[in-house]
Amino acid sequence: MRYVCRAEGIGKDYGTFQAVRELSFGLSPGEIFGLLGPNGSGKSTTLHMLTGLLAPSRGLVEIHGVDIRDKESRRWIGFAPDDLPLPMSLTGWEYLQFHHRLRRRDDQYTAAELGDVLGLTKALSRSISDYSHGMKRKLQLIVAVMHSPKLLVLDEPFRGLDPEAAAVLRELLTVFAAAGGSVLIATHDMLRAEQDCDRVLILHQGEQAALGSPRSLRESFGDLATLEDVFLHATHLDQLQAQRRKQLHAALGATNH
Ligand SMILES: Nc1ncnc2c1ncn2[C@@H]1O[C@H](COP(=O)(O)OP(=O)(O)OP(=O)(O)O)[C@@H](O)[C@H]1O
Repeated sequence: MRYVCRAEGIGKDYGTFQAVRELSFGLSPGEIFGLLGPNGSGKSTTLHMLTGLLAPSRGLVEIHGVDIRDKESRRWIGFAPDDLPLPMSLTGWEYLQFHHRLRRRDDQYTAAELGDVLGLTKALSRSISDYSHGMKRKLQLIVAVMHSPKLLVLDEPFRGLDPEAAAVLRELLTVFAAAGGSVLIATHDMLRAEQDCDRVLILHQGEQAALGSPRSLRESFGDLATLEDVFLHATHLDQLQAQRRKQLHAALGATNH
């Protein structure tokens, strides 16, 4: 089967530090895939390798069968990063126009439809400098999806969205995947990952700590109740939590008496 996105033994070194060691996985058409991990575990580094923004130190990435080093692969990718600075002097529409020109495509119709669905239509004619955090996220989402990519890569997509916008985003992801696209989401939101993702990869210090469907992982880690429990166990944070709880009891208990 042809994967929409395939990573084979990818890793990244920053100097002598191995930020990501050796990851191999593939995203099937229609799959929503979560990339989870504590702060500094290598999620952003992995996303940047998969989207061609960062060259891996080793291994291979293919998008829709095309090597990521071939710029042709980029047209299959839509990426909404967590922290991309937006040009504050442009209106939303001007920013979208900029991307139409960059891609040599005219996706105005899709952009307008998405703007409508996300409740951003009025704001698109206003300067981005007036946008709230959530409005900026919505604009980034339109840019990521309007050219009909095969792979949608989203870094913390639900952060800063109100409940209505979050529900629209979930619907968008479902429709995108049902049409045969693959979605890769990096997130700290365990509940969303458990509910929305077909499979998740949990990173710990740049290595794969677990890979599978939330349900299969709960079972394989000893019938744990939630994906968050699996996450804490796979990344050894449960031991740390127990130790911290003891320290807090010792510290606060001692001052309270
Ligand atoms: N440009 C860089 N130079 C050196 N080290 C880096 C660089 N970028 C990231 N790192 C290190 O690589 C490791 C992985 O970082 P990365 O940003 O990929 O983690 P993350 O899982 O996305 O973290 P977070 O959840 O905090 O966003 C960290 O130890 C980080 O300090």
